[in-house]
Amino acid sequence: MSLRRTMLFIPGNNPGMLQNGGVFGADSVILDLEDAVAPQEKDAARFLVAQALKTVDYGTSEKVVRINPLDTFGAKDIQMIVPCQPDVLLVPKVESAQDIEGVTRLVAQAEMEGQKPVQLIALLETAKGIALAYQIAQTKGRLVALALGAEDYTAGLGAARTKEGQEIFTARSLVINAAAAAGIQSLDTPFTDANDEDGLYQDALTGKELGFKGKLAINPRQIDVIHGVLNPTAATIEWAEAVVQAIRKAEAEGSGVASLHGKMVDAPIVARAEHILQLARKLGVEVMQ
Ligand SMILES: CC(=O)SCCNC(=O)CCNC(=O)[C@H](O)C(C)(C)COP(=O)(O)OP(=O)(O)OC[C@H]1O[C@@H](n2cnc3c(N)ncnc32)[C@H](O)[C@@H]1OP(=O)(O)O
Ligand SMILES: O=C([O-])CC(=O)C(=O)O
Ligand SMILES: [Mg+2]
Repeated sequence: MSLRRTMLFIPGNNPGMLQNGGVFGADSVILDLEDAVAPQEKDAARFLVAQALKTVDYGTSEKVVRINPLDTFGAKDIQMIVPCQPDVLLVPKVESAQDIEGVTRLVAQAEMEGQKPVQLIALLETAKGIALAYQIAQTKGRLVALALGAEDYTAGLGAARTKEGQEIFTARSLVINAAAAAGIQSLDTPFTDANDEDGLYQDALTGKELGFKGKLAINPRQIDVIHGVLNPTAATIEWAEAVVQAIRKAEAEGSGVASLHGKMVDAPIVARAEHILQLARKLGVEVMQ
């Protein structure tokens, strides 16, 4: 599974930001044709994003385009953008498996022969989308992740949008659970105050503790903060290695349970430790095999 700790939104009508988007070290860039772009600018933005995909070097960042929903400009977006070889399309306002299937059909028609298949991420940001999260997550084929869009979601509910986020606790958990049940990634909603670093840190930590594997971002300054939260620390890696060593020793002695400084180590603890070591390896940290 690709690492998607951070996915940086870049408004699709801003040539300067589109040009520089690759230099900030985000795991993904999301070139946005939807809500960052006013309706009268949709055509110009689509053209700019197509050009950016063809000419800008986004380095190691995965190239994602947020298209519009199919009932507005989505079909036009797919037709022009897919042949420019984005890695992923982020599909907004997804409310059913049929929404993803509809996009899948159009993407298949637009792909050129021999092109690497374009993957999809479903953005759940309506009450219905959250209610049907598991049905959506099970759409087979191109879907690699569910993301939560908390701004539209809370606006639709008529809920407040607070820094602490108690109003999105249930939605976060439903998205994480649905994605995990379907074996795909879950990605947290962006924190929209680009100047509040402490608030972002807390929000990213909450998301990580609930189980999200990555977080959307709206400003380059947010990237290091989120990576700092999601990357395993040296102490965590050390703990994970000790757990694996302890269980290997116990297994060699014919037991499935070990003790590490008095704490029980059994299968789920080992699975947690192995996830940490796997992530560390993906980040290029040398850890035990
Ligand atoms: C709810 C949703 O749908 S979220 C998704 C849609 N929203 C977006 O895409 C918004 C993207 N972000 C932005 O437009 C801006 O970061 C804002 C409006 C949030 C904040 O704007 P500002 O306060 O002006 O940004 P800031 O002062 O931090 O910008 C500093 C530099 O980073 C650049 N920058 C800011 N945001 C981005 C970005 N998302 N991508 C690339 N570059 C960016 C600016 O161009 C500026 O560059 P410069 O120094 O070369 O001039
Ligand atoms: O992509 C996102 O998560 C941001 C978004 O659209 C929303 O919160 O409504
Ligand atoms: Mg939205």
